[in-house]
Amino acid sequence: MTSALSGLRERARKNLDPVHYDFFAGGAGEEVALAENERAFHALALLPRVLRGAAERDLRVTLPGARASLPVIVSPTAFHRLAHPDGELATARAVAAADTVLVTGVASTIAVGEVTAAARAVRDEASVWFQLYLHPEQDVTTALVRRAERAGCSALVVTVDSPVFGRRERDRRNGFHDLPPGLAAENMRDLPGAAPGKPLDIAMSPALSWDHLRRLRDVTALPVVLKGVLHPEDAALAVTEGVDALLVSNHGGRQLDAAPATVEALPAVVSAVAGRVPVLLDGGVRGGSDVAKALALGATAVGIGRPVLWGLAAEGAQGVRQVLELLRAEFDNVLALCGGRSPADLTRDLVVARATAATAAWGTSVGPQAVRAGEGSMPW
Ligand SMILES: Cc1cc2nc3c(=O)[nH]c(=O)nc-3n(C[C@H](O)[C@H](O)[C@H](O)COP(=O)(O)O)c2cc1C
Ligand SMILES: CCCCC(=O)C(=O)O
Repeated sequence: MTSALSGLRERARKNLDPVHYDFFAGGAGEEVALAENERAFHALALLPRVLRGAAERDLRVTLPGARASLPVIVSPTAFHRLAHPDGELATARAVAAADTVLVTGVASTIAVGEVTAAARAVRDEASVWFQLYLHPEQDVTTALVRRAERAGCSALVVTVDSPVFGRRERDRRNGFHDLPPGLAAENMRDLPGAAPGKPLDIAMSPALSWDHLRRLRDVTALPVVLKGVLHPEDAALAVTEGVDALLVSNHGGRQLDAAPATVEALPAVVSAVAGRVPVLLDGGVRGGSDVAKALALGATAVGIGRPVLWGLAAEGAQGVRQVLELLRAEFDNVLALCGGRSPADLTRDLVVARATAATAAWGTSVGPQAVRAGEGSMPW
């Protein structure tokens, strides 16, 4: 993590109630997956190409229901008003100003219609996607989808890595179970089964199956992005089921602590999908070279979770904007250093396992860990 980003995180830590800081920063279990997401990026090196004439660079990418000015979007994170009084409104303004996609979540402390309005006030064609969990009762899911459609969201992000809630030790230790008075999951109000004036609980259900996803697709024409896929067989199934994109994610290490680092799971998913739909990734992206590595391994774009929360808690909308502009500048710099003009120039042969980077550059093979440049074979 560069000092600019860790500086924002430290300022966020100072501004936040320590219990809320822990909620944002923490992961499940022993926080192995949380740490692995970042470690795995460091374990990869980029093998740059030279003299490729990359004076003019274009960072834009096309995604379902959206275009983004850089291949970095904002992943859904819960309860932004714990980070800043303006909450998701501040986030929406900053993300729209940076001209990328905001994935606003069902666990938002501002209703989705107000979030999209704040984004559109900054940029007419701002792209906002809506993240939801499938509820076992179809009428609740349908009501949430209608809310997102009315708000003008251009895709649905369905999170499927949460059949049950991860065991978050920090939250247990801190006794953090409820939002403070005055804050609520605003999108959960006035749903079928909700008591008047009281939001419904966000359900996480181990009973969900592909049938529930089919039922969702029956009630909406919005593109569907499936979030939290790690197994290549699930990726292949999802494509067969007609999803419009996949987001490789381990929920920022907050669900299955034994899950692999996302950048390590990415190549097999990309291979299973075989170019049929875009593949996105989130988890541990902290700098421009992480973005470049994920793209070289086949991601169309990456999402960031915690860095946005650090920017928001440090400085509100300004801080979120700073995080996105930092990533834009860093990614552009890395792209140029790799001799690339656009994200498409980042190909798989540019990524090598760090321990063997020198071996790869020499084109020699010494043992099972060797990766030869150009062959695209990965050591995992
Ligand atoms: C505080 C926090 C809340 C989150 N809430 C949600 C959520 O409501 N829905 C969801 O699909 N993912 C949620 N996530 C996961 C993020 O969408 C994303 O997968 C993860 O944060 C990416 O990893 P990173 O934080 O290392 O960038 C949350 C993550 C954090 C840190
Ligand atoms: C019920 C809110 C879910 C938030 C979430 O997904 C997370 O904290 O990781």
